[in-house]
Amino acid sequence: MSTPPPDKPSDKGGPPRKPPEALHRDPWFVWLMMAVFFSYFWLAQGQDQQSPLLPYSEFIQSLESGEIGRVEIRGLDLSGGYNNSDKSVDFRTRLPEFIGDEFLQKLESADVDVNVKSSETPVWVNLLVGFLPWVFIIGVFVLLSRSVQSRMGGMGGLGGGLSFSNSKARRFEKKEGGITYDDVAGLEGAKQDLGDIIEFLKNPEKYQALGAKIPKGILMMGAPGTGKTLLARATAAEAGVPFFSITGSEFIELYVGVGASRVRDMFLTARKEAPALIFIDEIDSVGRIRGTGMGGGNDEREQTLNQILAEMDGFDPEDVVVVLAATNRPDVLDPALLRPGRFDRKVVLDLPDKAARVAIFQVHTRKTPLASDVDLKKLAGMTVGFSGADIENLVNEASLRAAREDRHDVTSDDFLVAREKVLMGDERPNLLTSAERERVACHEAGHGLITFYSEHSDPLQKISIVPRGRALGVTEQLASEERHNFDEDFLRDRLRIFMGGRCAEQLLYHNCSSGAADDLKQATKLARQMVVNWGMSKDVGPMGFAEGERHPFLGRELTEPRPYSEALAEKIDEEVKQLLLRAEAEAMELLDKHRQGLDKLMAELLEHESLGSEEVVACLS
Ligand SMILES: Nc1ncnc2c1ncn2[C@@H]1O[C@H](COP(=O)(O)OP(=O)(O)OP(=O)(O)O)[C@@H](O)[C@H]1O
Ligand SMILES: [Zn+2]
Repeated sequence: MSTPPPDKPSDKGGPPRKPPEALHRDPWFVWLMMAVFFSYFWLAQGQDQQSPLLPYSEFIQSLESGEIGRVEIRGLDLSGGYNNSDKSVDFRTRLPEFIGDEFLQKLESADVDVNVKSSETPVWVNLLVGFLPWVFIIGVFVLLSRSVQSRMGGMGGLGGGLSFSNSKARRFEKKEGGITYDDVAGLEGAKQDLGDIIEFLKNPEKYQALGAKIPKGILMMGAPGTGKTLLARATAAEAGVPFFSITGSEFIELYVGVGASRVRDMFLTARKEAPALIFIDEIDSVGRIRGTGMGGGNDEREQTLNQILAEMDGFDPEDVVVVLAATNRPDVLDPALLRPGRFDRKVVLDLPDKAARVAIFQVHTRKTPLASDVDLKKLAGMTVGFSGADIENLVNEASLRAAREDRHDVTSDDFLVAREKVLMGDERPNLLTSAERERVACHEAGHGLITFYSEHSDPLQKISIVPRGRALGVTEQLASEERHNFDEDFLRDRLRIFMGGRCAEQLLYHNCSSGAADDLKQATKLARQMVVNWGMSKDVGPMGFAEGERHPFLGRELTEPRPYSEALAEKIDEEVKQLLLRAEAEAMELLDKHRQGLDKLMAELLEHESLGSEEVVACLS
């Protein structure tokens, strides 16, 4: 039962698994081992192969001319200890013994099966057949040990030079129909900032002739899903240079030293292929402040970071290689990374504003057949706080819904349903008992009625008692533009709306339920900000502290130890409480005054489950 939507889901997925390192690195070696394996079988089989049975006369002839090496005689009781007829007899060494008339007669009269090898298997074949399994076993051993070695540093493997395939970086070439700046919507400022880099990569001589120094490293900072990776790829494509991409966490492996060697490899290859662009995603996973324990005192991580720094310092002015790095935690980065000559240029990717959201919708609906009732501007107005990735996800959800219902275009309704799904999760229609459902209706009607009568708040958009995700019901307001500044009237209205649900329950049931937990949490937080950050309490006065302040684009709180006295702390707590009590009293008064409206709204909700703004207006006026 919350008024503002909960956190949006993110679309992060892990990197796909890669084949084992050594196989990656030594394809020729693997082929060789396979060749050994198959030739062994071929030879072994050839050795076993026997020539067809010979007619007796030919047998004798071959015997006399010495062509026959081994003869297998089955079914013949040979005197002289050779009655085990399944054994083959070496006629060359035992010839005098057997070649006598007696034997030949026996052979002639008996019903024998003479299996003849027309000549002895060459010695080298015998040797090879004995030897090949060992070659194979040793080969597998070498392969395994190289795999471990390469993970332990990649250097010093058997005959292995530094090769780029040792690194995990992926390479993307510019290709027709690939990503360009047209696919990156909004982010105009960021695109402009990168314009220089594109020019430089395209035409390095121009800059070098003028002795102009182009930044080697650019740090892209922005919340998840704001298009950092997208922008990096598009930049490489626009410049028409090879793009080497690696994720910070991929540098770090089990064995110390691997990360550093990967960094070395990647820079080496990029320099060879210069002009080139290197992209290091999630650089915070290697680039955290060193020696603070923030990264768990990880030696491997620090070595990797040091290697990155060393590589960037070692750039020749002739090296036309630019390193783009992305992070959504710039606050944890080691200051050494940000020093001049390293990532000294910063590009901030903000969450998109309304115009940018319209543009992102346009990019992602290029191939979507839209019904005539779809208004992308209106959708952009309803997606305040969405990132580019969220919008992409929303468009996809809407298309999926249309496909499920076998329609050929995507309607406005698909988008609205998809939006709720992206914001709050799937509907859970049979979650509540009927008593719970009534209580939720009462609670949401309370939020709705207060919103309706609050002139300073954003207009009511929708009330629903269909449980979704974690929310049992929802009262939505519509702010089509993001607010960057909040006045006191707006904030007080907001506190009152938070209280509305709980107060309605108190009015109708004379007690409250656990359903208001989230409302109370949010209201308390807001009231505290009003007192601590914004000087909105007379008693505390015009003082502001960093407590509870959010990072400008990360939405993360910047906390610091309390910079005020114990006495002031108590006063702040008291003031926060007073603000909340006042909001509660006002909400109660308003609900009491419009008690009939509340009952009506609740009944309507129970009947229709969800009401749009017009229906609420019709019900209450
Ligand atoms: N400005 C934008 N224009 C068009 N599409 C966008 C934009 N921003 C994000 N997207 C879409 O969202 C997807 C995810 O974005 P991307 O991976 O670049 O974000 P990111 O900032 O790198 O996220 P993360 O920090 O999670 O790695 C992109 O593939 C793209 O389709
Ligand atoms: Zn509520």
